[in-house]
Formats: sequence, C-alpha cells, structure tokens
Amino acid sequence: MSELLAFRDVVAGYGGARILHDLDFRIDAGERVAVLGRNGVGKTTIVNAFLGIARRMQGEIRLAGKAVGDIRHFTAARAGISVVPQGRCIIPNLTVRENLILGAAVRRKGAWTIERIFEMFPILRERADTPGTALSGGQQQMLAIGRALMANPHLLVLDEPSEGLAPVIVDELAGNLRRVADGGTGLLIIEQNHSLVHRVAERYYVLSKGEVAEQGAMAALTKESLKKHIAV
Ligand SMILES: Nc1ncnc2c1ncn2[C@@H]1O[C@H](COP(=O)(O)OP(=O)(O)OP(=O)(O)O)[C@@H](O)[C@H]1O
Repeated sequence: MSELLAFRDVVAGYGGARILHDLDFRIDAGERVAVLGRNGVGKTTIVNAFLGIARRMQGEIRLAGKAVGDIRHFTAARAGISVVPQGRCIIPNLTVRENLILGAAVRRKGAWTIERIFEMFPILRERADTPGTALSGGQQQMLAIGRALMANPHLLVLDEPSEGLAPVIVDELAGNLRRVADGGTGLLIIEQNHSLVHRVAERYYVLSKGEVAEQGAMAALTKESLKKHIAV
C-alpha cells in the first residue's frame, strides 16, 4: 500500500520542551489507525507536529512519500489531510451550512459535497441555517467531521472525537466513521477512550511519554494493555 503519512525518529515539542521522543509511525492509504494514550502523553502533539504548531527538532515527517519541512494547516489540507480538532472548533458566528462551506476552501476535488454530507448527517440539513455552536455536542462533532470531509481528504485525523459524548452518540459516530472509511478515506483517530476505536480502527499505536510503547492489530490489543495505558 502507498504511504500517506509517516513519522521517522521525530523529536518535537514546544519551545525547548521535548514532548515526542524518536517517534516512528506510518499510515498507508485507506488505513484506519488509532493512537491511544492517557492524558498528556503527547497525542495532540503528533497532530501539532505535522500542522507546524509544535516544533520539529529532529527526524522526518513524510506526507504522501515526500519529506515535508514546516507545513501549516492549509498545506496539510491541500495535500489531503483534514483535521477534526479536539474540542471541534466550530466557528461561532457561522451557520451550520457556512461552517461546512468553509471546509471546502482548499478546493480539492472529490466525492464529498455538501449534499453528501447532509445525506450522511440528516440533522445538519435540518439545522443548516442555525449557528453551528447552537448544536448539541454530538451534532457539533458531526459538523466538524462534515467540514473536514468537505476538503475531500485522503486522510481524516480526529483528535479525541468521543470526548464528552454519550455512549449512544459514540455508537452512531462509530457507524459514520466506518462509512467514511468504506468510501476509501484513511482514518487516524486519537483517543484516550477505547470504546470508539475498537469498533473503527484496524491497527493501533499506544503512546506513552511521547514514545510508541506498543503497536499492533486492534483485535490483538489485550485488556492488560488497555488497563495499563488507557481508560477502558
Ligand atoms: N502549545 C503548547 N505549548 C506548550 N506546551 C504544550 C502545548 N500543547 C501541549 N503542551 C504540553 O505538551 C504535553 C503533551 O500534550 P498533548 O496535548 O500532546 O497531550 P495529549 O496526549 O493530547 O493529552 P490530552 O488527552 O490532554 O489532549 C503536555 O505536557 C502539555 O502541557
């Protein structure tokens, strides 16, 4: 399979503080990969490292097989990586429809259109003209995912998508993410909770103190590892 995103011996952090230590991981086209780990181990810093928010001090980040220097949010989206940030970042003064349209600003062609987003998330059609921040937490997560899909990414990166959602909404989210993946979009799901990823991801990395402590097939992740490294 072709390599989509890879970190090779990456050391990254903020100012002089090193958060990621010699981090190695790889996602191929169409894969569904989870990065698991407790609070503060550096999961979001992985995202920040390829968005140019964290400082890369050593190592290499490769996007679609090419080493990238300091990329920014827009460059990543143009290259086919869309991020659903932790906390969703719905733009307060924009309606649901306007938030979605914003996602298409990178002008990447593909199968995702506002109509297709509305088909997958009918509630977004019903509430298209209300402010995005007036939606419930679960609906805002759908909006954030829809907005990211509007950029027609090869890889959708989700940072703690199940945070603050009721179990029934997490079930719905898992179904939707599987549908996205079935359409050929790769998924990188960053989570400290196992309930979503065990239904969506096929492979996992466990991060501990900024390093990969374990990796393997999702089906082979043991209860002992879960207890040791994340919330169950
Ligand atoms: N912008 C920043 N500037 C300075 N330090 C930061 C910044 N963002 C994160 N950190 C620090 O980096 C470390 C790792 O944070 P990170 O957000 O990557 O962890 P995480 O595993 O995603 O945790 P969480 O589940 O809480 O989001 C923490 O000690 C945090 O305080």
